[in-house]
Amino acid sequence: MLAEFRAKRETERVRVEAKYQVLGFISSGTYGRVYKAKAKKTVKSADGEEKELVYAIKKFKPDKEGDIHTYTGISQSACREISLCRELRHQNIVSLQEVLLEDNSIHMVFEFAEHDFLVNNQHERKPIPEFTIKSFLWQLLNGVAYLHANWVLHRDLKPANILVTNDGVVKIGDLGLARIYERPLQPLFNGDKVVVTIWYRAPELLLGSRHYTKAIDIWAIGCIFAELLTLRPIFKGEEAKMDNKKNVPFQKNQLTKIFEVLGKPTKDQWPTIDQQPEYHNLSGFRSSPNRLHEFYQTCSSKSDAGYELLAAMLGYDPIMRITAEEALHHPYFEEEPTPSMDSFEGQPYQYPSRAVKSEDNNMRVPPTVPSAVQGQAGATHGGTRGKHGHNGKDEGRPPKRRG
Ligand SMILES: Nc1ncnc2c1ncn2[C@@H]1O[C@H](COP(=O)(O)OP(=O)(O)OP(=O)(O)O)[C@@H](O)[C@H]1O
Repeated sequence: MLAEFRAKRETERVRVEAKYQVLGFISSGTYGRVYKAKAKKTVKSADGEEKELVYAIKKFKPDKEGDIHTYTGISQSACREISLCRELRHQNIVSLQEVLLEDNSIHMVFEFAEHDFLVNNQHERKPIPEFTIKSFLWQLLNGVAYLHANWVLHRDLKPANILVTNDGVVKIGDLGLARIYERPLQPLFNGDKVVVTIWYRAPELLLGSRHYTKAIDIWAIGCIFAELLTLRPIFKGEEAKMDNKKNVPFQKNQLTKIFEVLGKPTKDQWPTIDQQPEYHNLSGFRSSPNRLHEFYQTCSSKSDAGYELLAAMLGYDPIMRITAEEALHHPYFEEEPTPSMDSFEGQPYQYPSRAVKSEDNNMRVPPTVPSAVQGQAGATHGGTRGKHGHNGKDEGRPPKRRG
């Protein structure tokens, strides 16, 4: 009886490939693989033309036991991402079209975004126009202000997770680590070792803070802003790995990279620094001056207001760090060129498009090229804005966060 019922449900269920034609493979992430696909049904645009709708389908990995795939439920990350994506609606948050279950795998169907902020691995490090950077930053802050107003922390903001559509609209993606928090602040550390890719990790987390706040997302945005201005990660440290006893290591190298630019933090800058669990480890560092201004001279922007905003986002004390809402009203955004919802508007600059491996268009078969080099091979479905895909060099991507 149950078998019959199951078989009936199986035939009633919409098959992914009945609705979507996979155009190619985009990327493997921690939780699964992402494909570019188009809906088999076209829609009519206002002027009566047939329009194709393009999507990104994220196929979550099924749980694995040895070589046998077993279905033991939906992973916590998939659950979080689905529930948050369904409730959050904002122009700067990637929108979820639908969720399909097939072959014991969740398939999340998102609107497709042709670009992302991952620009540090471009061949030609051609500066991005200030108008585009400012529009990117404003829209990113706009999306994060919405998340924060709804008591959601993103917790994994990094260039690869910030998507941009062909129309220059920023879409914050990968809400798999996002988490709703409440007042009073809950410790978000226990059982949740995974917290923000190291290059974008805030100093309070590096110093062992267990309570974390919206300020962590703002630090990451500061790092991303600096990266857009120089096309290089500002604090490119190496993550110390956990030992066999699962002791959380002190992230000395990452803090060294931060102190080289911002100087060793003082009690004046961060009055409660001595309450950080790893504070004692700071005695091993010599005091050093703040060189952010010198760093800013090497950036593509010459705006003083831009420097002030960057400094406010990279403030050591999380309590004093600027909020997303305050940052949106910063004088930098009132100065010419003012930001727009189309970050590419009137720009001759060809922003790089993401690479899509069109020969890997079977979602049931893993792609042929390891994920580290995936961007180098295959045809690119370039948009009208960009002709070249990311070169996919591993150097531009930070080490993967721990799952
Ligand atoms: N809507 C989209 N449109 C186009 N590409 C997308 C979209 N969503 C995700 N991607 C691409 O797929 C990659 C992986 O997606 P995502 O970050 O959601 O997965 P993940 O498993 O959490 O990956 P990671 O471990 O790298 O964070 C992204 O970095 C991006 O390049």
